[in-house]
Amino acid sequence: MAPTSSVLVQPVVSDRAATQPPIITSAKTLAESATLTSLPSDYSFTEDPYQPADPNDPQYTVPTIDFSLLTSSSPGHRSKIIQDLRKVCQEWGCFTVINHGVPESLMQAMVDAYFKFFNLTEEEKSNIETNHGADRAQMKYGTSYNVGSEKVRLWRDFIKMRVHPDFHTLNKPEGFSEVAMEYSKKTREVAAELIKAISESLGLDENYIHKALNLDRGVQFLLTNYYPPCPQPELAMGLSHHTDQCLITILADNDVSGLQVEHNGKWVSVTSVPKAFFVILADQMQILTNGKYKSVMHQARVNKEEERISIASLHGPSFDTLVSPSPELIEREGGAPIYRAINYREYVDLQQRCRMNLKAALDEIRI
Ligand SMILES: O=C(O)CCC(=O)C(=O)O
Ligand SMILES: [Fe+2]
Repeated sequence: MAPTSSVLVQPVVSDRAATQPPIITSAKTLAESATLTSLPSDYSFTEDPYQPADPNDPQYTVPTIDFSLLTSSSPGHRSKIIQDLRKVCQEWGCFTVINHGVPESLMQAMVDAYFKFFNLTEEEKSNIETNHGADRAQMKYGTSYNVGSEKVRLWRDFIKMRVHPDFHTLNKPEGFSEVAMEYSKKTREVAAELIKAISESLGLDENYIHKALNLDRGVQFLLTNYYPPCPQPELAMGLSHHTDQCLITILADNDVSGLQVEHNGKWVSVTSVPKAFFVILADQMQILTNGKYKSVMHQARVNKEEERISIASLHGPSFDTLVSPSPELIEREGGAPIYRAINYREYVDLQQRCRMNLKAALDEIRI
């Protein structure tokens, strides 16, 4: 039976002016409420498509890519790592990246800045001012996807902002913008290098994906999730199962684990590796490669003791790019396109509609 709660969840404060954004009941506020002893019933999650993998079974060991070998001056190193990348992208669609060159101090400063943001009052967070005024389309603070329409809530709060090609940022907390700008730039560089290697691993020119998807004007978001400690983590969900809509996601966290990825029909729990990034291939990669490389299904679980922050740097094509399975790849590998071409902006809208119903947007464009 679903647990009951002594906390009344009020999603919206109704006496605010219509022009003001509503103040949400964040997962953080709920978690900090003195009367909370069990999970409120509307956070109790039953929708989980896979069973956990056996952590001692070697087939479920998450792969690692040593980034420094990609930029190594030895051609032997590079071709070996590109072969590994090909296998990992086909079989897993995700991997840990070590030795990526982004300073640990910058990663820590970004995590700290986001903690400061989530520690602002609910009123301050709901009234976030950006460097572009109240342009809320580029910036969103929230909790579940859509509190009004969802049957079950997620045990997380989030802040999402677009940082490329135009840079949107928060005016609070102090110093946030400088760190976010540098962090966005550095993760973009890591993504660009990985995308080159991925192009090569497909037997294409190293600039193929960059050009085909107009990555000079590519859309990058920073989506940061805050998962408070949860009284009954086994019943709750931090972020329900999904694939990412973009091309590639570079994920960092505060060294607290919580991510699970699907592999061979089981959930594999990813152990957070200090200083490393975790890379997730996303839907545009699966479309472009005609299903050869995998947009991996993943979700985030929560725990009882520790708060967790994950920072997802989402790298996608420019909004006006028409993405389709690569004709060059299909010519080489044979077969027919399995996805119809779709404009990236249209895909983002489609994915948002599908996500509310826990459906996969990729299935909607399958021929
Ligand atoms: O919290 C995590 O580890 C995963 C975050 C995620 O999947 C996302 O923000 O899309
Ligand atoms: Fe994700």
